[in-house]
Amino acid sequence: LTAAMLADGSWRDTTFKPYNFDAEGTVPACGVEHTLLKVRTEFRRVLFEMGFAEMPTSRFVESCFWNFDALFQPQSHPARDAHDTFFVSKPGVARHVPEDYCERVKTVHQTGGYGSRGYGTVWERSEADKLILRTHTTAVSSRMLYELANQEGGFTPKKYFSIDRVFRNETLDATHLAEFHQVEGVVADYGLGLADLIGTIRDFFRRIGITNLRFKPAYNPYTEPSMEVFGYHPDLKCWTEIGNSGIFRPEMLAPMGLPEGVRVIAWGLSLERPTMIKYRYSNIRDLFGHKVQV
Ligand SMILES: COC[C@@H]1[C@H](c2ccc(C#Cc3ccccc3)cc2)[C@@H]2CN(C(=O)Nc3ccc(OC4CC4)cc3)C[C@@H](O)[C@@H](O)CN12
Repeated sequence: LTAAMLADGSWRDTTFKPYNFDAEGTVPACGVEHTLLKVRTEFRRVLFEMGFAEMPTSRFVESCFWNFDALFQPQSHPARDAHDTFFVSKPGVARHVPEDYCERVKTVHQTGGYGSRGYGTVWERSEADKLILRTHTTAVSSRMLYELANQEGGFTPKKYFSIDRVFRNETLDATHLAEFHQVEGVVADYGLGLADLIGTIRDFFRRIGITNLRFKPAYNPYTEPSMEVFGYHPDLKCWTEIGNSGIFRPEMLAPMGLPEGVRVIAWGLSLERPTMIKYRYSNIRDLFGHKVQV
């Protein structure tokens, strides 16, 4: 069908083949994947190849219970203040937390158990029920580990990962926004130790181009031991911090109902930092908005 046929009316005597409504459309010759999402795609491929399953990360609004208390992060911890965390006013409180599990978390915070002395402070349910924008995807890991411990048929070993947005009430600067994408890997199995954590981290970073690693003791409220990970970055040609890691504490795992002997190792990094290095962004704001170079 052409403009000429429409003009001279010859379309009336022409037989056209029927429309094929099942035919695929032609790929539009415009638009490209955002650089951040290119790196996310690469990291997802690597983690799938390593046998990790992706966690559901669409819940941006989270209760302090899953984001902090379930991780044995004390209610007095500064990260739980409004200057570090975004609090949600409506709805005011979390809808559902498993009551029996909540009681075990309260006990381990107040008086310990499982070989721990706890924090010896009063644990307030009202604090745990507050709603925030999740500060790390470890909030998703805590939910998934609780489900793994209480699934039909009992615990089975599992490898999970998450890559999604997290929110922190940060001072904005050239390398920090109030949100970033956290990448987190978690392995739950019997008898895991530091060697398994180091080996898994080495395997992951080798697959994304960093083979020369150093591990430095660190501290996280929810992991013991904890390690900062440094890598000799082939593009930067220098040592740079490439992530953090640790073994989740018994005070976090035991109240969930995970069987004796189950250990959970985990590590995390961001998406923005490797993307900025790979695509030579000097300012994190150039990663977003209309000036994105792709
Ligand atoms: C508030 O800042 C948090 C963020 C982000 C981060 C830090 C820790 C975790 C974690 C964790 C964790 C620990 C224990 C158990 C579970 C999760 C996750 C993200 C990066 C972590 N960092 C980071 O990504 N650095 C990085 C990663 C990769 C890279 O190149 C790729 C290999 C090719 C280059 C750099 C280190 C720094 O950038 C750091 O200054 C910024 N960190």
